[in-house]
Amino acid sequence: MTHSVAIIGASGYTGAELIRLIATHPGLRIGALCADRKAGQTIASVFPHLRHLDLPTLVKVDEVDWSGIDLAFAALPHGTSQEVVAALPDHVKVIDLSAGFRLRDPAVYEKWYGDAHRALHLQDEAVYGLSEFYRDEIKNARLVAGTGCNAATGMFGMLPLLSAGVIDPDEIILDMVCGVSGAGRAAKEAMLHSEVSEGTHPYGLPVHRHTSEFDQEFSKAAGQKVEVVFTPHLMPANRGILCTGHVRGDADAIHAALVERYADEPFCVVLPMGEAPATRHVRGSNFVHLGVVADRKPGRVRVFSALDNLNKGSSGQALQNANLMLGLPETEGLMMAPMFP
Ligand SMILES: NC(=O)C1=CN([C@@H]2O[C@H](COP(=O)(O)OP(=O)(O)OC[C@H]3O[C@@H](n4cnc5c(N)ncnc54)[C@H](OP(=O)(O)O)[C@@H]3O)[C@@H](O)[C@H]2O)C=CC1
Ligand SMILES: CC(=O)N[C@@H](CCC(=O)OP(=O)(O)O)C(=O)O
Repeated sequence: MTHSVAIIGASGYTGAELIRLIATHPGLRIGALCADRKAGQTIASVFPHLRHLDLPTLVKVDEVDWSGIDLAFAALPHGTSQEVVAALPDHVKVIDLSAGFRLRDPAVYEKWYGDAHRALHLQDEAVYGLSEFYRDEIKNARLVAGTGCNAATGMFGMLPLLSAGVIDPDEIILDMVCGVSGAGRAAKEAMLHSEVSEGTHPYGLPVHRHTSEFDQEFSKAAGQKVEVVFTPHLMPANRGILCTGHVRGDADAIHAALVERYADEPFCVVLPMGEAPATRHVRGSNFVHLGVVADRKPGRVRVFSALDNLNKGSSGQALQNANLMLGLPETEGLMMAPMFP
């Protein structure tokens, strides 16, 4: 038996990645694909790399017959997503890839996103979508809120260390480099080739909105209030995020905590002590690579994590969650090796 799924926002980057992954998933079939400006177009015209697939034409959300659809991926801007998700019929399970339902406290959402929540009545039932940390809740959820891609990258490195108490929670500095596909497909001046290529720069200053996700999840893991310093930088590459976490602790204890936490996690690979990961080694995959390198200064440690923002950072994570919600094997459709070079 296969489950029918819809992708709302199928003409965007995460939508394309979902189609690519689901196309070879044995337990899922694509029942509907939705877009806004591109409604009425074929996937072949919007994404020529997917033209070999036999797929439904893009339609507006209100044109979909939801009766045969089991699960919807909402890959939309966050405010729009809240409205669209609220209008879906109750029998449809939802994985929202946006920031719309990630922050448990609507006042915190309003503070960081500058906009009132448009689906308040659904917020309480939303489960945070970092699969490795919310697996049991996700299995029983109707609405899952996918983690931000920067947030996911930092959390894979830091959450086990905060839970194990092997780092100082008051001294966490996260520096990230992020590929431009993280900004989505819609045209933006700051994302032009001439603005992004041949250099790098920090963005989201003074405080990037994913800081709110870090504060929420890090405080929960540490059992005390945690406020991180987080700076993302745009790198001239399409995919990938690398996080360098500067922490205080004992490097061997930190490495041991990561090895122990991820021993049974198929997508989380902890490199041997002293090795650092690279975005090019996880490209196109659902894997996250983690590394620990001690500094020459005693007690100063670098914790690295690398993932593909369009895969483990959004669409791969969403598919992993869909597998959990539909009672399918968690790794189904996700075990392909990264693309290299
Ligand atoms: N890119 C990334 O790495 C990550 C993205 N996310 C989040 O996932 C979501 C999708 O991101 P991404 O794919 O990059 O975004 P894109 O900008 O590439 O795509 C957005 C999609 O939303 C559709 N859309 C926009 N407005 C409306 C509307 N009013 N009604 C219906 N559909 C609409 C667009 O349709 P059309 O093309 O027809 O206008 C398009 O299909 C965002 O919330 C993003 O923040 C989360 C983690 C990582
Ligand atoms: C390069 C770039 O602009 N990246 C995006 C991250 C994309 C993401 O995770 O966005 P949401 O939280 O909106 O889902 C950013 O930093 O805002």
